[in-house]
Amino acid sequence: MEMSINNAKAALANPSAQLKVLLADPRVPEEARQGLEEAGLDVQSLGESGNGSKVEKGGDASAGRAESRVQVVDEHQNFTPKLSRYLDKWGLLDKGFAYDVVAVFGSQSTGKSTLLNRLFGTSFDVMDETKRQQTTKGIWLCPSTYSSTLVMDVEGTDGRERGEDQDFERKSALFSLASTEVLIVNLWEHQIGLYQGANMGLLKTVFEVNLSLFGGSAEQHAEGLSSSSHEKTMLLFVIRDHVGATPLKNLMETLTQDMEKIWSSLSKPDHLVSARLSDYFDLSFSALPHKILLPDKFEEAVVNLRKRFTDRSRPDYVFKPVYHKRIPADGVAFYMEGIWQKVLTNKDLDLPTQQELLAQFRCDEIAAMVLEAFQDASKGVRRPVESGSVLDGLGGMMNDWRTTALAKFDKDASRYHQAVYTRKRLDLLKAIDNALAPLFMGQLKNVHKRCVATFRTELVDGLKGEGYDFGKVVKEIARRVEKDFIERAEETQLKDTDWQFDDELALLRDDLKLIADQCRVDETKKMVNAIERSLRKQLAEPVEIGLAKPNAEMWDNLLRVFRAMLDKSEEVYLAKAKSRDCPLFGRNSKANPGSPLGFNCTEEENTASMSNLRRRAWHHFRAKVGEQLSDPAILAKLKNSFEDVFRYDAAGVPRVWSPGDDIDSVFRHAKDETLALIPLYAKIKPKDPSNAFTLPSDASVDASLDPDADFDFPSTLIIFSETKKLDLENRFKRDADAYYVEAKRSVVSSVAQIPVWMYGVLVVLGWNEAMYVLFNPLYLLLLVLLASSAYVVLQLGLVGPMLQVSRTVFNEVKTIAKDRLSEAFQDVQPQLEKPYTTSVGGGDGRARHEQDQKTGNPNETFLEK
Ligand SMILES: Nc1nc2c(ncn2[C@@H]2O[C@H](COP(=O)(O)OP(=O)(O)OP(=O)(O)O)[C@@H](O)[C@H]2O)c(=O)[nH]1
Repeated sequence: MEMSINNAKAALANPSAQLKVLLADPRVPEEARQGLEEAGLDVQSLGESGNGSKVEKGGDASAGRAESRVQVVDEHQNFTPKLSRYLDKWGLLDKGFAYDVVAVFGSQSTGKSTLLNRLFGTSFDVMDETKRQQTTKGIWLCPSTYSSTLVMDVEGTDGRERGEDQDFERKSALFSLASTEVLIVNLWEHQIGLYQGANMGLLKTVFEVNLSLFGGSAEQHAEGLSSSSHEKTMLLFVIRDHVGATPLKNLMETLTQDMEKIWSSLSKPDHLVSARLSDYFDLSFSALPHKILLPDKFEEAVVNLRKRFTDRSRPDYVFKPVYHKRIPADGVAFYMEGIWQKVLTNKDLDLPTQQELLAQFRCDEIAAMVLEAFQDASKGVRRPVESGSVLDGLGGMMNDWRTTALAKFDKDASRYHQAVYTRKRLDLLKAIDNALAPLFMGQLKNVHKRCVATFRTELVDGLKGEGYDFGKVVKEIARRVEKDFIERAEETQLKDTDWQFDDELALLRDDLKLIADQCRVDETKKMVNAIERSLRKQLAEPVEIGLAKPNAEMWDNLLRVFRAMLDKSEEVYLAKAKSRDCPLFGRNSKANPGSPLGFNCTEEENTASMSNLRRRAWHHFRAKVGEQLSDPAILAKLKNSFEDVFRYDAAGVPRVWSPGDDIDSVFRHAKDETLALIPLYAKIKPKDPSNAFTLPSDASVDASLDPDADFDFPSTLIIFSETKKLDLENRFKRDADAYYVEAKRSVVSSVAQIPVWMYGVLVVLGWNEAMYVLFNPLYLLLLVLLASSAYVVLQLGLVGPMLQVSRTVFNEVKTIAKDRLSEAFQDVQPQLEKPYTTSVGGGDGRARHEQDQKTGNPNETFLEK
């Protein structure tokens, strides 16, 4: 431990180059320097050598020196454009208000630069003793080595170089007062009490200038807006070569009296007549021993005086907040230049206006920079939003960009004129919100699109299968989709904005309703179709039965059944179509309060659907009737009806015609009764008119629901036209005639049957043969066998197969016999041909044969055949 301390001390005694550079940095805090001083390091000498400042004139003006100071205003009264760059280099730009400005005033060659160099470690040029001429020209600025202080060295007054020209003196006074907190008035002890020598003329100028700068206008004064109580400057009189014969206290009194005298001698504007010197200036005094005669004491006093500039804990610390000109460091360059331009053009220099101008300029600059960063950050999401994507967490991102931008603006701009800052902040906020609003709107649009698509898809899925409740499905999906939309919109909506999404939500609701309505129409159609199918099935049997038993009330019964089924179907439809109030659609609230949520159709839709249902039901009824009364069916029905009367008696027993029966009258009766059915079937006409069925007029039918809109109801009641009736009558009559003829034949055949005595003859003649078979065991056995086989065959139902087998065997035998016969004939043919060819007597048989073919010889033809 001991060793490390010793090593550290050795390092401090012989500091490295890096340490020197570090200590040359004006940003090194005072505490750190004090710590080093306490550790035995000569910080002052290090600082001076570190930043290249040389107290003495001459030597080479090193690059370090050149870099550590800047001539703000040159001898030709031009303002430097490099000030901002220098401030940046000195690390002061981001200091905000944490910096101070001190300037020195005094006659030429009175050791001002020397004093500043010793006090602040600056590197201002000092006079070359051998030449004794003006050194500082214009106004110079250099950072203090010991704190964040800008030190201003102003060209000395009373210089022989400017002679009687007091112009620059006034201008530099204006310039210095507008920006400094402490104005060091440098004067020799022996000058005190002398008007010219003590720079009293200069001080008068300072006071006058001060009044014009900070006195405010008469109006402001009247309104109590004068800034005199705030804009104060410290005048620090540094009495050089103080021998000590006259105590400092006395010198202070003399100087104070002189100041008061000068102040009262000023010709003040009316509203400032009563203004006191202390309203604008605090006076402070310090004395320094002779530098050449008492160098040690001089140095000691300088170190002491320096503490008044660096040690905030001291009661005589000079940089009191009240003196600060409230110009943020990053605005100093712009501000000083503005001041100097005003000074040059001899225009009224109104400091508050200057501060406001500066604030406007800087706030605009900061806002532009902040906006640029904001645009860069938000650039990445613009394209996806424009291309229709819904971005997760967009609201959070937008909020972050906005907060970051505002925080940056607040940090840099809040130091400027408050009214300007507040105004510019609002402008910035507006610009940011305007830039973000399209993202918000884009996101809403995309969410809307997505919600509509989701609603459509989920609705289609929800309506698949059986047993769903349309209203419930729609309501549930709509609720989910709307919730999603609202959540997204709220997430994207920024606080403290007037952004709303009510219109977009209403638009979404409209779109959902439109889709649901369309779906409802489709679903209603589906429901009507289902009811219609069921009705068609139910109708089939009653119509068949009803038409099979024709009677005078046939149509009444059929129409009553039809009516009852239709009413039931309509009930089913209405139970689903009407429903309680559905929140999505908000209508039909009175309908069926107890029923489950359904399609919630409108009255018009219900009327149209039911009319359509009735028409379709009728269509099916009529089609079924048509099918049951088609030509073959009606003829069969007529035939049955005729048979019922003609072939069966009143008790339903089949008739067996005997020669004595009155076939003709029964036939006539049956025919007339059957023919009477044709007009009954020909038209749907109930006996009781109250059972008649009618359909609504065509005008009330929705054509979109009914593709068969132009059908003519009365024509559907006609089943057989007059021609058709005649045709049916004729066709029936032919059938009936056939029955009549058949009946007549049956009488004849029953008359022509075998007489009974014939059976007696058969018994008598066949008695012996029968006995022979019965009493011959062989024949009897054969008979029994044949009878048993026949019984078994009959019992097993093998008669058919056996007949089939017999037939097949017979056919087979026949085919084989045929083949054998044709083969036999083929064998016989050569033998027959032989005598034929020889009979020609050695001639060419073949030629003969061909000739015979031509002449058509019958023998040949026979043979070939
Ligand atoms: N007697 C005396 N001479 C001093 C003192 N301080 C500086 N000098 C000398 O006074 C001369 C002028 O010093 P500068 O510091 O250049 O004076 P200045 O007021 O800055 O001069 P300009 O910049 O030309 O106005 C130099 O030769 C210094 O050595 C001092 O405290 N007492």
